[in-house]
Amino acid sequence: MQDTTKEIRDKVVLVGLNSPVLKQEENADEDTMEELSALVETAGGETVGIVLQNRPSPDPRTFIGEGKVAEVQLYCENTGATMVIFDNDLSPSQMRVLTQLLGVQVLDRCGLILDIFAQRAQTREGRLQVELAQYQYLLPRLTGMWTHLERQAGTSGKGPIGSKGPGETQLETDRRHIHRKIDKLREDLKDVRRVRGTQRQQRRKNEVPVVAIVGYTNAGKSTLLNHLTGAGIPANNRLFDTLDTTSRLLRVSDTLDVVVSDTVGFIRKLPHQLVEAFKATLEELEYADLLLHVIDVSNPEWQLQAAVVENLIRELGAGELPRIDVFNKSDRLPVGEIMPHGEDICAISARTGEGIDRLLEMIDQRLDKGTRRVVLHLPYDKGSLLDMLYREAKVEQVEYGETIDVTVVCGPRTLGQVQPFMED
Ligand SMILES: Nc1nc2c(ncn2[C@@H]2O[C@H](COP(=O)(O)OP(=O)(O)OP(=O)(O)O)[C@@H](O)[C@H]2O)c(=O)[nH]1
Ligand SMILES: [Mg+2]
Repeated sequence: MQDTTKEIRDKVVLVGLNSPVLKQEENADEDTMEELSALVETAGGETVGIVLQNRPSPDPRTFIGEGKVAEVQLYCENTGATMVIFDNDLSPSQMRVLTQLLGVQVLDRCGLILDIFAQRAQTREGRLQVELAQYQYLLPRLTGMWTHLERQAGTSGKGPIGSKGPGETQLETDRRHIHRKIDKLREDLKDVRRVRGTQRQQRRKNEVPVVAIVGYTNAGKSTLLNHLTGAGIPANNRLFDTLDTTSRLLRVSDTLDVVVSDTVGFIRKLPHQLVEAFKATLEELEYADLLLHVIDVSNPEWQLQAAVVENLIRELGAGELPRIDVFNKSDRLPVGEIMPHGEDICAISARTGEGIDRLLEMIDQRLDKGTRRVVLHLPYDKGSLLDMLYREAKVEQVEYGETIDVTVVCGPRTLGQVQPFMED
């Protein structure tokens, strides 16, 4: 959709608000501002200043209060900044007011992340997903984003946003247009996904277990996949380097081959439109037999980052899956530092390869434990489970007697669903 790449190369002033009435995850602090600055860099911009404000409560109209707005405006003039990005979420009306008062483009973290995704999406599905998220984000902000629409229509209306608002009728037309666009995008996405669903079913039939690598952005997911499989995926020191899921076959041991998938990284305050839009890509998670949660243990914020990932995993319906916590970048820890340890924890360095052998052993154990040949006695009213087994596992024999007796080879996830009908 809109290409805001040009704008984000600008000099940027970052603004964050800390207030006791905001929830912890909505507040800004030095760490979140640093992360925001890294996001600006990923987007190709340059941070020229950071303003962190403490306030008892956000101002409903200007968020940071008129006095602070004047200060930020002066800051922009002095530094030549052409864009101000807020770490906190702004309401559509706050964004409009601030754009007017500051006289430069105003974005919030969500908007910035959406822009980055728009720049970096490669596959057709990725692009469709980002476009869908952008339109959903755009809808309530329509007046403020007017120039984008104009540009998109090819009339190249440049100039400060909000300086020339469209008439109400024009707005209505735009809204209808966007609703139609959203419907169309959903349809297109459905088509793309149908193909992937078929591929996945094929994999299920062959009983190749799926291992999904998840984790905070920049934790080292792609580096790990590269190390494991020689996948050769770009792995750069910037946020959201990977947007598309890449899968590779990995020989874990003589008897076990798995498919390993790299996935898009998570971040705090991930725009919910993006979570929605990317749910399908992240479907890989739901269908995985094992998750590798990669944690950058050299980051002082790793605990908070891990919690963000945990929450998103749950939100995506993958909270119950078997999981190994992979503590990565152990080479960066000071000698003598104690690593977290436990049964489902593995410390590695994806860069030096340290600990990878043990990780492979753990993967082997976890998956091997799961894949078994079992005999089930399904009551006739549970006949639908048989369909599921045909879809997701390898059915070897079916006999119809008092119950439906099925001999089947299946992985841990499938096994969980048919456990009550298993023969001892
Ligand atoms: N020192 C050290 N650096 C690492 C290690 N693993 C990854 N890195 C570096 O960390 C940066 C990010 O690695 P990626 O593999 O791109 O991280 P990612 O999780 O795929 O990141 P996104 O795709 O952006 O979400 C790169 O500069 C890697 O070289 C490690 O074990 N040790
Ligand atoms: Mg990556």
